[in-house]
Order: sequence, then C-alpha cells, then structure tokens
Amino acid sequence: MIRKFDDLKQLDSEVAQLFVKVAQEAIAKTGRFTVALTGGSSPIGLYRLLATPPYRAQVQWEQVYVFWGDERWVPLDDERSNARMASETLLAHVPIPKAQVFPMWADGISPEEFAREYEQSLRDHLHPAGCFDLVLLGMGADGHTASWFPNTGVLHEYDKWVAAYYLNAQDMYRITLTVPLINRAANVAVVAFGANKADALYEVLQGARNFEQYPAQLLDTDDARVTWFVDDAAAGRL
Ligand SMILES: O=C(O)[C@H](O)[C@@H](O)[C@H](O)[C@H](O)COP(=O)(O)O
Repeated sequence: MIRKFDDLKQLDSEVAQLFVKVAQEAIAKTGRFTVALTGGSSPIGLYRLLATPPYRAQVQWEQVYVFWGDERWVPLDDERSNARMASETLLAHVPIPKAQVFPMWADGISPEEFAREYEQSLRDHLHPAGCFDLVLLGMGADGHTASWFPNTGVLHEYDKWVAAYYLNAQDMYRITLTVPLINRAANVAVVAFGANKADALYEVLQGARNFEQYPAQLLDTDDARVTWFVDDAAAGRL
C-alpha cells in the first residue's frame, strides 16, 4: 500500500499512529511489542514525535523490545551509528528496560560472529517465531533499503536471518536483517521523502523487475502488511 502526504509532519504522525496501534495490539495479544528501527535521516522526526506527548504515553514502553533493521559496524558512540541516533531522539526519553534494547554492535567480536549472536537473540525474543510486529525502513536514492545494497550477495541470503558483509563502496562492514525475515514481519512501514528519492521510488514500485539494481523491490509491497509513507516530492514520478 502507498500512502502519500503533502506535509511531512502529517506523514510522521501517521507513522507514529501506526506504531502506537501495532504496539498496543501486540502487547494486548502477546505481552510484548517487537520492533526493528531504521537509521538514516528519514525516521528522525518520527522518533522525536514518539518521545513526546501524546504518543509517548500511548505506548507501554516497559513491554517494548527494540532491534535494528541494519547498522554500520561502528561503536555506539560513533556519529554514523543508527543506535546512537535512535537513542538520542527516542530511546533515552522513554522507559524501556536496557535489557530489551538490542543495538547491532559489540566489542571484541567479528561482525559475522555478531550476526550469528544477533540472530539467536531474535530467535529468543520474536513471538510468533521469526516474526516482528513492526519493521521500520527507509529507502536510499539508489533504491536500497535496510543494508540491501545494489548488486550485493546479501540480496540472495535466504537462510540466515541476520547477515554481515563488507560493503566495498563504503569501506565498512554492514549488519542487516535479511529479506525473508523482513518479509515475514506482521507490519512493515517504509518512509521515503524528498525529490532525490523520486527516480528510485518509481523504479522500485513501478519499474521493470530488477531487484539487483533496486533492492527495495524485494519487499512484498503488494501485501497489505507493507505500507509506503511517501511525500509528494518522492512520489513525483508515480
Ligand atoms: O542508513 C541506514 O542506516 C539505512 O541503512 C538505510 O537503508 C537508510 O534507511 C536509507 O539509506 C535512507 O536514508 P535516509 O533516510 O538518510 O535518506
């Protein structure tokens, strides 16, 4: 499903409402809400909104389990860390027990070994098994989402839930949830705004099938569980 907004504040508040609704329903049903956060700049407004009234009080944060969709393999205090950004904008301002926050980083371990451990944490906490209540995503102007970058092997990883790989173009390791895990989520919300995303959004949603070049095509967009929240500028070619 594609939802289009002419106002970014409205877009953020609609995603915040979805977050609250999914959290409330999941907690009522299973006693917990499992969410994968995204990095990049797109979710900053949303995270700040969730940390302030009225949304902050509408989520039972003690029952929330926070994971990430992807991460740069950098320490938590690195300015490129998605976990750091989410902490500053949201997590430091709400009462989530620390043991329920799972950043994609650990000292003294290889990224590959860490990915295996992260998958085990997910196996321990996702109920029903292997199914997030909500995955938040962004999309890059090249059509990537999470750390599914164009022409990388991770686009074909269907065995692991979490993968680590060296991204030559950025000269760093990336950790990412894989295609099958994200596509199993009960809800996926992709936030994309700005004219620089217009070409990629068109290719991803309406272009010829070519997921190697536009990896966000791998999302099950035809499924009602996946919602794109876009602004008029990003939707300019749709
Ligand atoms: O940066 C990250 O951590 C994510 O890997 C990435 O998938 C991001 O969501 C897109 O690159 C969009 O980024 P912007 O929101 O900054 O445009």
